[in-house]
Amino acid sequence: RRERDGKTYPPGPSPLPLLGVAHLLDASAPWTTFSDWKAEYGDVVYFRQFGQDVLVLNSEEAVKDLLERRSSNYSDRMDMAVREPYGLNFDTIFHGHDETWRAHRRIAHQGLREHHVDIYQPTQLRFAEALMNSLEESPEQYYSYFQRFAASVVLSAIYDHDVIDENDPILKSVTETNDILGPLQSPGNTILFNVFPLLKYIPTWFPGGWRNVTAARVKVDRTLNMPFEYLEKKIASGNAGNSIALEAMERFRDTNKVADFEKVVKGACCSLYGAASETTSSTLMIFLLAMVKYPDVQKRAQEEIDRALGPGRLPEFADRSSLPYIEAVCRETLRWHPVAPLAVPHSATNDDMYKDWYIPKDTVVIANVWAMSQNPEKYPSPSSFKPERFLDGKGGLTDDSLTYAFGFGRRICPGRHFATNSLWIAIARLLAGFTFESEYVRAGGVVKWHNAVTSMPEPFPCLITPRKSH
Ligand code: HEM
Repeated sequence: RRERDGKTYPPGPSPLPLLGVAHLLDASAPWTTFSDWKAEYGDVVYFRQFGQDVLVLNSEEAVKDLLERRSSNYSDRMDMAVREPYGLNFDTIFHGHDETWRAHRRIAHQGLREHHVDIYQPTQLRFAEALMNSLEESPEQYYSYFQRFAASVVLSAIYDHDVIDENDPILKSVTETNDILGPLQSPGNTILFNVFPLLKYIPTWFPGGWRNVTAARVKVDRTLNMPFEYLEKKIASGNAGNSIALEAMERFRDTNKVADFEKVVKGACCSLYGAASETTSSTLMIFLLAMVKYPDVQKRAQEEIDRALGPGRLPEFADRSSLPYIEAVCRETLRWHPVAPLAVPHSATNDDMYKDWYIPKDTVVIANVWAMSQNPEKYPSPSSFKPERFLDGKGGLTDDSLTYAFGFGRRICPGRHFATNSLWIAIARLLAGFTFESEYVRAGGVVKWHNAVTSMPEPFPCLITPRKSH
């Protein structure tokens, strides 16, 4: 418990005068530090540095209480220092809880709501087939194929853009932009940038200084505009198929309700793309690592497919309900190592009281998804990959569908239904078509973790062999 100005704040570590709590944080994986603090301080941890209040929520219960039941107060975002210089003001994910953000959410919801996303299944299947073909030709390039799969499915849904190969200009533009922005959005940096106001001026001394900022801005602008230029050409030639962008443009033009609607639609679509591609490809990397580390799980999953589908037939969406173990593998992949272990921090709009504690306006609220996913009471031996924890006694699925991996309250990921479909078809097809082995990992070789926009293993030596029966 902390007393200040006659108010009681939640417990937490004591800051040092200049460093705050930075010396205590593992900057590359702060979720592990926050999880350790759970044992020391509990589910709700508070600290303050240079005037910024920060709250870490270490349990599903605390997150539900604040980010869900009181979502009208906890759906804002903090003022991200990198937003303005890097030209990221358009992005849904950084936007405050305002009218533009609401318009973005309407666009996302319209195109990505539950069941509606089934219209994208034929495209997701087509790109899963392309993924298998590419892997068969040059399996060592698996990571770039995962990236291409993730990008292709979403570019098709948003802009009706078909990615043919790795030279696709939109794909290249986005990959380059992500490469620049990735380090800026790493969990450690995100927290530091916002918790240390002095670092607001970071772009001037960040490696590369202003040169990097200017180059990044050009790339961000190009990523924002290029897909629309393609779409406009298609519309002009009468070749534009259905897409989230086209549908939103037409709806906003007709209703005339949203000012500057073209800018809003462009921003919303580019944000969807930015949030979709790396999260999906990183999850596939985590799946791959799990498969090479847990060959028994891989074998059991393949046996389920062979048994349910018969020899030689590959999974389709219609097979999903007859493959519960595959579904459990997908869920365990999201739990074992969530790609967004701290989700995206929310921010408090007004002062609030929670239990006996005071939570000031503008407090940055970090939901520690990592602590939830590694909770040993809910998930015994949490560091082991065990899909069967999602199966009930009769072999059916439990009702734990891992929604916390996709964030909370009004800010919950609008792409989650689309994402789980993409992951399911890719994972089911990969398991049906290939065997994954890694002598390197088996012999204890170090797998490095890349913690930027998402957290994922860096590519590691892996043998990917087509299965004979497929
Ligand atoms: C495995 C895949 C994915 C994971 C794990 C994931 C996770 C998340 C998380 C944790 C958030 C932050 C939620 C919060 O603030 O509480 C988020 C936000 C968001 N996601 Fe996803 N996501 C995935 C895929 C996608 C896809 C495929 C799309 C779009 C097609 C998408 C679009 C968005 C957008 C636009 C936001 C910002 C929402 C806002 O700030 O209001 N995501 N996602």
